[in-house]
Amino acid sequence: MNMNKNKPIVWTISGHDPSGGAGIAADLRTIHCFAVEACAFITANTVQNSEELLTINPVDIKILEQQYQLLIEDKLPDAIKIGMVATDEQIYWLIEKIAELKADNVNLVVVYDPVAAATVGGVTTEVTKDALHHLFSVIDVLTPNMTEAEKLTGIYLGAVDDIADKFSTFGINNTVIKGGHTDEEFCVDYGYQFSEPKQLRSKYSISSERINTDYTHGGGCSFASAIAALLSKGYLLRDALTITKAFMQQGMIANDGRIQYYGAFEQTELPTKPSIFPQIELTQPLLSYPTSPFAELGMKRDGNQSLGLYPVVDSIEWLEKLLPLELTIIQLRVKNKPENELDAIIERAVELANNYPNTRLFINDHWQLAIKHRAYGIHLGQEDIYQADLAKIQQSGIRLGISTHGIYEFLLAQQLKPSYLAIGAIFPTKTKDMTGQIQGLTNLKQILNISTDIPVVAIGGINLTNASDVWSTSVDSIAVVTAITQAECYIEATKRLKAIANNYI
Ligand SMILES: Cc1ncc(COP(=O)(O)OP(=O)(O)O)c(N)n1
Ligand SMILES: Cc1nc(C(=O)O)sc1CCOP(=O)(O)O
Repeated sequence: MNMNKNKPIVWTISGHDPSGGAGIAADLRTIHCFAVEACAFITANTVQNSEELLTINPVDIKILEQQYQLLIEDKLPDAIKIGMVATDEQIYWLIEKIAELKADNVNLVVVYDPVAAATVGGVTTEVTKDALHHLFSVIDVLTPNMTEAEKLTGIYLGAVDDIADKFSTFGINNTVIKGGHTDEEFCVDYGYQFSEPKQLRSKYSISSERINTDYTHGGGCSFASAIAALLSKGYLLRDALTITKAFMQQGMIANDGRIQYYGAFEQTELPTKPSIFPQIELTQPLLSYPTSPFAELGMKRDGNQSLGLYPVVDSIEWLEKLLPLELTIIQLRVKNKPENELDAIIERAVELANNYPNTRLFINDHWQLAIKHRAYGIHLGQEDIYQADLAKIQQSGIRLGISTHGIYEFLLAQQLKPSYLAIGAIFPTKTKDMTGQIQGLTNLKQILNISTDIPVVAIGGINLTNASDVWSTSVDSIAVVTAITQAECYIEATKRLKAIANNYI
């Protein structure tokens, strides 16, 4: 591996479209938009224009093999995007190569856009169903449109859940079914994830308003390439899908109103404008629906909203130690205490906090007790929002903070209009298992960019060394556990973290 490499690499394995709309050309343009290096294997030289596809001319696998042998010397992939594969021989070659690459890199992700799995523009590739099913066994993410999904599974009438179930029986654990090819006002994409060992299915849906354009040639290739580029950068699939959907929306808006000419989909740039991001559907119904935003974070006494340093502690003892240190916000996060002790703990926490009128006390998880004892606020995790009575919380006037871990969860929670949104983990942390969900400062900035006026709290691995970098992103608050609770002197650590905060708020 070349140690000087500073960008991820995506290999695209697809056909050449001489009209420039689809295939390799679209893939390269897309991957570069995400600041990812792209390498290309051309599987077939097609003869087509925007109207018709005449022939698919497979490239000899001897050439593909030579290209492979040279590229693995210095351009190993972090992700592979597969588009058109022209023959069974190519498929079996590809399966062997992917297995080799995966043996050396367990994090390698393979995205397959099953274009031409059956026919393209009336021209049939030589690929058999049998070979395709073998290919599925090395694919991590499948991105069919509705027509492809129906053809590949034989399941029709928009039964997306059944289609995803069927793909999972083929060995595909992540399927994104694109809903763009319908006449509905909104284009809904469905993401499915099947987790071992019981093949449990989780589903998410995201939607964008339909744009009136025919500049969509190569849209499917661009979609899968964007997903592969984002996965190569370490995004979770749900976040990669959210950003990809915004990227597609932005590209189509660039040609809004241009119809009756099948133009090339326009790859623009990394999406940042809040208005082009998709609507994220709740993954299950809420117990109750709040009818207005949650109470704002007014200061108890003087109405100043700034949040500053936000310690998160797990006991009354820590509250007693920290409350005298002139904090603006603090959280009691008690885990693994018997139910019968919680009432007294939360009652005591609120009683203590009431002696510090400028310190807002949030209670983690135990929303009924927080309402009962009139705490200042409640903090809920992403899963908790489906179990809590959100309408009751909102009507009680208590403030609500919600945890999020990435752009997908952030947009979902933002729609509920809570009092604040937390985003984490910014850096690796030993306090909680956040494997695969480390945001880094780049994601944090991206999320702040699309946030509304709801305050944003950053959490996870933040300490005296990196706090300034986090504040520089213009977050409203920084939440910390061990930077205070495991400091040599918690008073000194709190003072220094507060001093850093004061430079920015
Ligand atoms: C400010 C803040 N942000 C995030 C969390 C984490 O909350 P949650 O996702 O509910 O996870 P647990 O705390 O239950 O592990 C938090 N507590 N505070
Ligand atoms: C409790 C918690 N929630 C997180 C999230 O990302 O939701 S990260 C985290 C741990 C924060 O602890 P420390 O400051 O010691 O890293």
